[in-house]
Amino acid sequence: GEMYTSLLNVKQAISVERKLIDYLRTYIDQELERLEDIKRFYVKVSDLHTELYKGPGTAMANPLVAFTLIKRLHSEWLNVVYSNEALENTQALRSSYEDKEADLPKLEDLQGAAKGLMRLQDVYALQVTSLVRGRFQRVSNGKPIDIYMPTVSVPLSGDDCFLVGKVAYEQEDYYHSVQWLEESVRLFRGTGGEWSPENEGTLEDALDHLAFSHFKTGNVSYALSLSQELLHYDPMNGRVLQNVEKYEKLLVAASPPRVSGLRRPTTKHVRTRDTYERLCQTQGSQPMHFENPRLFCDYFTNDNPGLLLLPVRREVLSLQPYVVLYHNFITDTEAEDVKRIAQPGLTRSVVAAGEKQATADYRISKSAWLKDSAHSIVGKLDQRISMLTGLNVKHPYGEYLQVVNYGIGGHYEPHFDHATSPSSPVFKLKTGNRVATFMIYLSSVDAGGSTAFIYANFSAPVVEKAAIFWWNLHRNGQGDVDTLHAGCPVLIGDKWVANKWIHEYGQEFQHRCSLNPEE
Ligand SMILES: O=C(O)CCC(=O)C(=O)O
Ligand SMILES: [Fe+2]
Repeated sequence: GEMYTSLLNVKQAISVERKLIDYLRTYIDQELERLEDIKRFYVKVSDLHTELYKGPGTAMANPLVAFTLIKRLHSEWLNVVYSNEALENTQALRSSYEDKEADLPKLEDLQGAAKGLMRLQDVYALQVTSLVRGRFQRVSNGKPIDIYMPTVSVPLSGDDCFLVGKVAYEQEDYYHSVQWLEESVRLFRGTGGEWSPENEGTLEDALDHLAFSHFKTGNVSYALSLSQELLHYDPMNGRVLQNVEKYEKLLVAASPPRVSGLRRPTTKHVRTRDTYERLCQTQGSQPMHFENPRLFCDYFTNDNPGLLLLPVRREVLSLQPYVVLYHNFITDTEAEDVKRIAQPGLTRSVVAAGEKQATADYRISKSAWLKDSAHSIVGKLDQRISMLTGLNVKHPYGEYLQVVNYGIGGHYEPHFDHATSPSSPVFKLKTGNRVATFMIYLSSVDAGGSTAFIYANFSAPVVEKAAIFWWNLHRNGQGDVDTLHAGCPVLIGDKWVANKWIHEYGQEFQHRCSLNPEE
């Protein structure tokens, strides 16, 4: 399955590379040994020539010398020149590499990871020039400010930037391709065109793609000068020669094309994009108590004997819609257990697409469903959710526990948890719509990953071990549009959550219905 959609899988890839490092070490040792052998032959023959064959003919008087000369020329040189050892060494390396092929990321993973980086760039307004230096900075009042300080900073190479730029380029997303290829060209220029065996692109490739991206965004004069630089390295490139001619014609034309400027590609949720990004950037922005004095924190027992001795710290985040955070809902070891038992079942998360379910770029994670038969912890959590919410969460009144692990820049764009169409798969359980969501934060994150409520205009940060609860439906059964929410892209960290979706039926004695649309 895909690797980039779950950080767990990315972590597992480390052990694959560790194996590859071992293989390469073996290969290098074998090749060094081979070259040593060749060098020994070289030294032997060249020494003979400095010692024995100085004067013409004299040494040949010795038949042993004559014989060994003939033998060398007939077979020793042949054996050296046509040795298969280099090939055998390469083949051994390749076959051990191929044994690991199933565990290697695919092109889709590379593209997914690159798109994840561009998503983080956009949502957190990160500077590409900083990212390339391994830093996470946003420009504020003309000054770059660090929004996260990594303990190890990994600068990117010209080739790294080339690959990100190319992914954008191939999607005709010139807004991003221009920025990343610009960095690629700068870095490639800096290395003076030095060749590295691992590189995919060259300065010429980067110039070529950058020139065309600038042409597409209307910056013809820059496209021209980049193409001219490219011709300097590859003067006979017919296609580039043609482009130069085309760009020159355009520039002398009566009305050269206007520079359209760089605009971000439009996405599904343009209308809510600004709010969404603001809420993600100001992680955990919540209305302060003085702004809304009706918000409060307390120790909550729900009058349940099970909670009397150990009340839960409850934080009311919003009244409309009603959203609360229950602190320390789960213990560290319980959270570890849930992640561990979910691991083998993780598959790419899907979204409702008509009557069916499908993967989508707007939800990047893997998830697994846990029945209470999976492990005693699942039933225990059900019971605790029931005590806190007073709701019946037994299947099919509650769905199985959905454990989610986010991937690189993993996110879930603004959506409703409840069904908004009668054909939704949510109704397959025949227990009505999803009346409430109970979501447990199974991990912390270092940056990003907040849960943002778009119309309600607040975001809840990831609070490890806490759980968030809200009603999705009004008491009359209508969906509450104010519950539109999102999982912000994870900037730094490995985010895990568990969802418990509770349905309308089975709650008749716990959750009062009403025909009043205001409730
Ligand atoms: O991960 C989050 O913060 C939100 C997840 C979510 O909304 C969902 O899984 O439906
Ligand atoms: Fe959701």
